[in-house]
Amino acid sequence: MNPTSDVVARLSGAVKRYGQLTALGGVDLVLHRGELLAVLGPNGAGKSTSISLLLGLIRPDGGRAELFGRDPQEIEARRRIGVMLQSAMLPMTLRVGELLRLTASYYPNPRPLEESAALAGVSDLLRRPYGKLSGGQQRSVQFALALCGRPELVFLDEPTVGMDIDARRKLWDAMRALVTEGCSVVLTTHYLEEAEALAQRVVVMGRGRVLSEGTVDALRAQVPLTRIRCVSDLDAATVASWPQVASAERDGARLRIGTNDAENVLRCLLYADASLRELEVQRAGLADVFTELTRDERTLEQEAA
Ligand SMILES: Nc1ncnc2c1ncn2[C@@H]1O[C@H](COP(=O)(O)OP(=O)(O)OP(=O)(O)O)[C@@H](O)[C@H]1O
Repeated sequence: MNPTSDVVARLSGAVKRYGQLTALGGVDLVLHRGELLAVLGPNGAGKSTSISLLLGLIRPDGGRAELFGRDPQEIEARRRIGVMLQSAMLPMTLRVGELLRLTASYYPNPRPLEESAALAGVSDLLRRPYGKLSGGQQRSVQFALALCGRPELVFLDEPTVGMDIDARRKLWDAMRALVTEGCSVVLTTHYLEEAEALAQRVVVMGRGRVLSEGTVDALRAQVPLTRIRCVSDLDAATVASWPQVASAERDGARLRIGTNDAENVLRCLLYADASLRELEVQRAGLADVFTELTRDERTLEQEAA
């Protein structure tokens, strides 16, 4: 579907070791023009290491990293990207407007300052010293810096950590605007609803490997689970023994049921308990898929601990 010329960044069999620890054990990852790729995974899965390889901040011990078909350390490739990492070392005394002007000056065709500020929702902060801003405001400024050079590809490593709901929504809208412009975005996040709301494609990593990848819908289809919640006196163990029920547990007055056959379980429930109420039915979200995909990884970690 996507011709090779559409590829803006690629890891091929990327290996990265730190002493005995294999941070990445042969990772393949492709990013196409104009797509938002969410990279998910538990702590230590290798998400930041993958991004650092694509940014040329570290070199692979095996395999290859490519940015626009070039070595990521080449300046021609780096001029085409914008970056927001987990920690930013920015001069605290500079005003936001000065920071934006300075950063934009490194790029051949930057956005006008007002446009960058408006996109990132920091127009009101331009005269404030960066060091005097709140944590969430600083993140918004870092986002403005990532997009001010009109990059073709933006790396956002957990961009919405510390942001309130309003700032987070604004950043989501800005990410969508970037993608509409044709910009590619690599987003790492622990907020699964963020990936669900924004990503065209999702990569789930665990212990330095890619566990799964695909569209949100394709990943959801791997866990064809529906969640049913209701207030009922039915015994959870009895419900759990019904053939179509994957799991059933009690949460106070509520029963929580997981099933691959919601229609039949609903019929049985309503037949078995005429006084059942507050019925909710919801198909599996990315969070359920993530839990399933990383279950083995977490079990291995617990065994090793
Ligand atoms: N410079 C380093 N030296 C030694 N080990 C490292 C270094 N950088 C990363 N690691 C290890 O490599 C593994 C992958 O780390 P990485 O930061 O890529 O994970 P992550 O998926 O980004 O995690 P998080 O969600 O916590 O940010 C971890 O076990 C980490 O401790």
